[in-house]
Amino acid sequence: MKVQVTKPIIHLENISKTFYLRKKTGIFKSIKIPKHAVQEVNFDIYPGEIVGFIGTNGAGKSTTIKMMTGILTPTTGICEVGGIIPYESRIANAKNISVVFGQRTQMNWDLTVEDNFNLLKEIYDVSDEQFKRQVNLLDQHMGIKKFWEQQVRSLSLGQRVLTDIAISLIHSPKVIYLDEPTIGLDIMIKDKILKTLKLINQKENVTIILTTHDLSEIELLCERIIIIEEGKIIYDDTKDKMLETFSTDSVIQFDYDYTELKELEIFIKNKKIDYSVENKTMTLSIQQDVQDEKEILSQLYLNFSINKMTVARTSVQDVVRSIYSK
Ligand SMILES: Nc1ncnc2c1ncn2[C@@H]1O[C@H](COP(=O)(O)OP(=O)(O)OP(=O)(O)O)[C@@H](O)[C@H]1O
Repeated sequence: MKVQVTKPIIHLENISKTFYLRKKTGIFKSIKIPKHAVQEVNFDIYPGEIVGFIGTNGAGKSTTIKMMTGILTPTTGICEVGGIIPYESRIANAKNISVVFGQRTQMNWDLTVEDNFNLLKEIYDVSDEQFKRQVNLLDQHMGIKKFWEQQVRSLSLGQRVLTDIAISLIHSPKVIYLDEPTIGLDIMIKDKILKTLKLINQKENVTIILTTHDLSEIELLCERIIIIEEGKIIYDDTKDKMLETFSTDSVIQFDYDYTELKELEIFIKNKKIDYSVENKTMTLSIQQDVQDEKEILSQLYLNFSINKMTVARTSVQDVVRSIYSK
């Protein structure tokens, strides 16, 4: 986070959201069970920031974003976006923001890209002059004119996502929320999308809130990372600070023998090492100031059948993974 002198564009103060689920207790009886999806969340986001808003499945990301976009009303707390309370003034808020979902399009499949742009121009009441300027700018950044006359249904997934990002910027929003924008895309187009987002952020000072399970995207794009777990913010600081804090850590990764998993876990837990297991690969996060890396490595080699071992300095992905597993 930069030292900020301007006012935040997004202000969340003690925001909570509780859903009530009905549970049948008899033929005609039911009780309401509360689900505290978001609990007393506080943060300020400043104009031009790129924030990675992450957390495991069901952590409360969508619920928080839905309150910021005005789809949901908080149970308690204050939420302001661009000085507007989103759920009280949804139309005014919509003019300030944009939402892009990697998995679904806001465009009409049967219309051409051009017709979709024209439609949104009318919906957002964009002047002819601003429309022309913005389309030219977006074409410069994203080459959208190449598919201008194509029906949306004929675009490849990558072209469709790029066009969706472009069209979401037609009314020059102050904030753009991106939900898994590069899901299912190959590395080349993913790279292009991330670079484009960075460029748009720099040129237009658009504030970007990125929600994704792909931590490499966060590493590449975001300066600040907010982690939500079980509805509560458990981390909120810059990516650099995150790495600095954990810079003494290293990550040991190896393939293990399934039959030894139990003993391996006992060994790791005794050493108080954070770890995760994915298929046949185990990842250990070593805190160099607490644990003796060399000794751990030699004991692993001596006592277990391990393969393909690598030792690396901690990346944002590893840090986040270890925060999730706590
Ligand atoms: N309308 C609803 N009614 C009841 N419970 C809900 C509702 N919407 C969300 N929840 C619950 O609130 C919690 C947070 O859900 P949310 O969709 O915000 O998580 P998320 O972090 O976006 O997860 P994911 O990464 O899986 O999309 C979950 O336990 C979810 O089941």
